[in-house]
Amino acid sequence: MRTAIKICGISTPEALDAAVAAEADFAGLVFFPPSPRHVDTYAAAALAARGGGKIGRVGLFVDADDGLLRDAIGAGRLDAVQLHGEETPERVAQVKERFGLPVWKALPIATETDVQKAEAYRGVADLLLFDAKTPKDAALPGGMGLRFDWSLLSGWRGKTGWGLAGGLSPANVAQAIAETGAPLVDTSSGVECAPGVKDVDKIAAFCEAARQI
Ligand SMILES: O=C(O)c1ccccc1N[C@@H]1O[C@H](COP(=O)(O)O)[C@@H](O)[C@H]1O
Repeated sequence: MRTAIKICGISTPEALDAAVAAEADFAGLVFFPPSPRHVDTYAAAALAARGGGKIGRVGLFVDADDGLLRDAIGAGRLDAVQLHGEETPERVAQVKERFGLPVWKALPIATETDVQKAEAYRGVADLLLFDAKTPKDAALPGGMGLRFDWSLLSGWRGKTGWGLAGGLSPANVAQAIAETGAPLVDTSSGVECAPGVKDVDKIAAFCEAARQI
C-alpha cells in the first residue's frame, strides 16, 4: 500500500514547490503564532494559489477558536484541519460539523495509556495522528523532532485512519513505516536545516525514502 506523506510547516513557495515535485500528498500550514513555521492568512492564500490542486493543504491549529479556523480555512483553501492541542472529542465533532472538513486529531504519545486515549476519538476524527509527547515546559506541542516508542502502536495498527509523526526524517522514515505499517507519515523538523527553514533536498529525500518501501 502506498504510504501518504505530509510535509508540515510549509511557509515558502520554494518549500511548497519541493513538496509538490517530490509528490508529497499534503502540505501542512501552521496557524500557531509561537511556531517558527507560523503562516498568516496572507501567506496561506499565496501558498494556496501556488499549490492549486497539486497537493492537499492541511491547516495545523492548537486549541484554535472558530474565528481563526474560519479565516485560515478560507484563506488557505484548506482540505483538512489538524487539531494539535488539547481538543476534546466534543470539540473535534464541533469543528467537523461547523466547517465541513475532515478533521485530523493529533495525540501526544509517551505511554500505552496515551494510545488508549485514541479510543475516545474513534469515529469522531477522520484521522488520528500519533505524535511524540513534548515535555510540559516545551515551547510547542509538536514540531520538535521528538520520537516515541513506535512499538506502543502495535495494538492500534490498522483499526482506523491514522498517521505517524514525531521525529521522522529521511534516515528513519522507511524503518518507521516497516515497523508500524503507518498509512500516513508526517514530518516537519526532520526536513529542515534550522527551525522553520525547510530544506528542499531533505524534502525530496524524505519522500523518496518513504516510497522505497
Ligand atoms: O510544526 C510545528 O511548528 C508545530 C507546532 C505546534 C504543534 C505541532 C507542530 N508540528 C507537528 O508536530 C508533528 C511532529 O513534528 P516533527 O516532525 O517532530 O518536527 C508533526 O505533525 C508536525 O506537523
